[in-house]
Amino acid sequence: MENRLNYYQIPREEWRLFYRDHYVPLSSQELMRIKSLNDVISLKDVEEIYMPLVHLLGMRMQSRNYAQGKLADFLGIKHKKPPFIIGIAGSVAVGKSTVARLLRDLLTDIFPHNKIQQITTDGFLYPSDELKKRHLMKRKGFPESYDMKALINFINDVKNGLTAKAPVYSHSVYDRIPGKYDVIDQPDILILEGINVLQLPSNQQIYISDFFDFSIYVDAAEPLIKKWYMERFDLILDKAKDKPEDYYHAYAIGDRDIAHKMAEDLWNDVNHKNLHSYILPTRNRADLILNKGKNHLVDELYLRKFV
Ligand SMILES: Nc1ncnc2c1ncn2[C@@H]1O[C@H](COP(=O)(O)OP(=O)(O)OP(=O)(O)O)[C@@H](O)[C@H]1O
Ligand SMILES: CC(C)(CO)[C@@H](O)C(=O)NCCC(=O)O
Repeated sequence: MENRLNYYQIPREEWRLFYRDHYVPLSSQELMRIKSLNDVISLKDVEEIYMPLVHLLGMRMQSRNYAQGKLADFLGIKHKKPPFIIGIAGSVAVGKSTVARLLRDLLTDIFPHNKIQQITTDGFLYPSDELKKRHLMKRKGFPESYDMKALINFINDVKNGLTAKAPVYSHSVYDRIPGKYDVIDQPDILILEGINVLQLPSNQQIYISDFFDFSIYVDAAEPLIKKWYMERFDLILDKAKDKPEDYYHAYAIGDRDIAHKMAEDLWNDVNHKNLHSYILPTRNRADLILNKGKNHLVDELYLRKFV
């Protein structure tokens, strides 16, 4: 373990040994069940990376609840347990939603009495009509393309125990789905994933991360992220082939080289710029940086020294 300013740098070989005594390794039956829930993540990473992470999260939940109880005692009020909110940031296509879904499933498995919900901030992008009006289609994902006021109101409501609705975005529609919402109703744990979760909104004086109890930045070298973006693009095209209503249908049935060129341009002109100008600068705000290498395997982790 290397001691860097503000972070411990921990190679996977060391991380996988943490809390070894505190949990029983997963049985092959449990591993198969997790595999069926999440068919992309390597089971080796589940055991060696994500299980120790879940146990770290469990510890952090305990200490947060203890501190919250002490505050209630000080104020002489009833103990309340606000949702424990986990934020997951990182580039477009780095694998945030995949990590978020896996954590949701593992946490549900380990804390079966807790209600655990997970959403992405993609739904808080302005709808395409509004983005077009504001000339922001080429800046989709940039800070000004999100309705940050709505996102902050949403997270405020969740933290204060109110029922909150999050609009839903679809990659294949390439837009918000009108009238469709995820309802977040007093969860014990909320996992909020998105490229912007560690950013300071331009016209608001409050960080979304002020509401977080733990934050994770999923990181990788850009050539790898671009490769994953292109691979996901091919998956989206394959699914769009038989769906004329899909945004990508015309690309899916047309010349793949033209489609690939379009995706490559989108990466270079939009997502690459967004990564360097607005996403990477938030990395050092995370409690944990997960660094992925080839095949999405986590090779090292950076854990913030101070809680
Ligand atoms: N651990 C993993 N193992 C294998 N494949 C993965 C893993 N994580 C992500 N992928 C694949 O990489 C691609 C991008 O992942 P994902 O959609 O989760 O990214 P994202 O960061 O949520 O993207 P966006 O911000 O654009 O929604 C997907 O095709 C996904 O299946
Ligand atoms: C929806 C976002 C912003 C984030 O997930 C991203 O997937 C996106 O659509 N970026 C814009 C450029 C592109 O189409 O890749």
